[in-house]
Amino acid sequence: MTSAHPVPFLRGHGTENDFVILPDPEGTLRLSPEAVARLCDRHAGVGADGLLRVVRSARHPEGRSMAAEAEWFMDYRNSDGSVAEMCGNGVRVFARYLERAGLVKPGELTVATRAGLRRVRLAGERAATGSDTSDGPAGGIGGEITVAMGRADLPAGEVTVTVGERHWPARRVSMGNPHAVAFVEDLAHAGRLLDAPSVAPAAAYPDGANVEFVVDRGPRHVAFRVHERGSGETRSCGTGACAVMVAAARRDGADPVVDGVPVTYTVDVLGGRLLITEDTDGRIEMTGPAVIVAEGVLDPAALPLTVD
Ligand SMILES: N[C@@H](CCC[C@H](N)C(=O)O)C(=O)O
Repeated sequence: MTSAHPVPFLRGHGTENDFVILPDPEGTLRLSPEAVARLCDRHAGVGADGLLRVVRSARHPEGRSMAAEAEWFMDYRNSDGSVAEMCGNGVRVFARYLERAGLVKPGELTVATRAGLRRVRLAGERAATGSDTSDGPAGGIGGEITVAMGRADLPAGEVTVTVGERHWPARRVSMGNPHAVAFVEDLAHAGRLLDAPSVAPAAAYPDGANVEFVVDRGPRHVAFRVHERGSGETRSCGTGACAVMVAAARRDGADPVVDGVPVTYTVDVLGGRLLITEDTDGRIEMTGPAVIVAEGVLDPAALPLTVD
């Protein structure tokens, strides 16, 4: 049945990777790909790179098995309505929403995602942390959030990324979702990225790929642009930043597991800055901002949603 009542929503972003947030604690909303695409439409909907449905793990078929460890499941969707395993910027914004709504206390929490459990640390105010990892004016509202992103998987073998007439070798990296990381000489070389870059062999990415174009900015400091599977070019990608960091570290001859020394990279995106650290167990942490910018209600006449 279509909801007769206005459905509450919020909007937020992490380094300008923006999201519609739909609180749905009991999991009563039925979100078709078409409904998600409409909500994320920047002309006819609310507009965002993706959608974060906030649902109790116990009330979601993919979250149920994690309910004992994590009360909340992040049901992430890309702006075309497709489902993705993980969203790094999204999980920070998701945690910020939970804190703001009083659903968790500031401090530490665990979020269930399709890629598994992710431990999140909500730091105090930016002034208290003394760190400044954002370039944006509103980037630090509420302080930085650190997420334990798990380990990267780097399958052997190079792939080739193509945009128009240009080709680059790229590194395959999985952060729970698939990435192809290409080092380029100039970020402008990737062009406008209106269409998805092609990646060959296609068999390396049976479910599609997020493609990152990376340049060096200085020692352990890189910048990248990204074309996201299911969302197009975005201003940031958290899982992409982790994939880029690991690919850059290996290229630079650093492997914390082998060397016994953790490594941190500063990773710039169009929408700000993320700090990514790999520890001596190969575990990756991402630190960056997350901001809620607005809240309101969906008009059921314009944006109808199906509810149970
Ligand atoms: N922007 C996200 C990644 C979102 C999912 C991605 N488009 C995919 O399909 O894998 C991030 O911050 O990680």
